[in-house]
Amino acid sequence: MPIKAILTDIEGTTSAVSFVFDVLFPYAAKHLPDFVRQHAERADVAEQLTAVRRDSNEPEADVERVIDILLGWIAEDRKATPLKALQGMVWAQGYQAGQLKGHVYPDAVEALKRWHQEGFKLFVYSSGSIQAQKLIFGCSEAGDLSPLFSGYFDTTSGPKREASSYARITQAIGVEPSQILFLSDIVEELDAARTAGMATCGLAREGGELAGHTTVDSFSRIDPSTF
Ligand SMILES: CSCCC(=O)C(=O)COP(=O)(O)O
Ligand SMILES: [Mg+2]
Repeated sequence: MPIKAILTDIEGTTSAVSFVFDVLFPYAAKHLPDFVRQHAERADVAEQLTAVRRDSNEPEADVERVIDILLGWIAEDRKATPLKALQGMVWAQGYQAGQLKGHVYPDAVEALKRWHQEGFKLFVYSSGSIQAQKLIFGCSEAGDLSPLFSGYFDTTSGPKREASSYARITQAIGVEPSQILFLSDIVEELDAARTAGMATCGLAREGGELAGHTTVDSFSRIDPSTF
């Protein structure tokens, strides 16, 4: 069955790993402590602090201890949902202040625009929170790319290396899994998407192969009609 929807990862796929590791994560590490101290009582922040205490098995942790846990998770690139939610809130301030601009590879911008025009439905699935996803595309160096997307999925749909997450996303998109093309730079994510029945294409921007999957080094080499 022909591809109707394209689901894309962000880090390493539409956007440079270096933007996430050298710009976004350091920005969060610098600004998250004061953000948490200032907004610990705000309902959406308090909900995430409670989740950090639960996930770290430290139910009695005070705000300073929770901040330490979060900084540790940033350092080890933990894809923990409460960390990702809080990072999204901190980055929002950076984008609003004009201190951050989302990096999206020019070939990805061009292909996403073309696929949107050709009628493909475009979706994002990233470990970054939905708020963070909307910001990277909405406040990108190439302008506001958010009108191109029909929906966003984060780890509230499940971890990216588990097939059940892709089955959940397929239900939400509302087409057959074989009509969805998933793009990622991580072979375990591609394997999980394939197990759920999706078509897959690996992005290896420095060259090389993602074992068992069609692999390209640029969005310009992806033709959805060939999957
Ligand atoms: C949404 S931009 C921030 C990216 C991020 O926090 C992250 O963990 C990247 O994960 P991905 O699933 O896009 O590789
Ligand atoms: Mg990735």
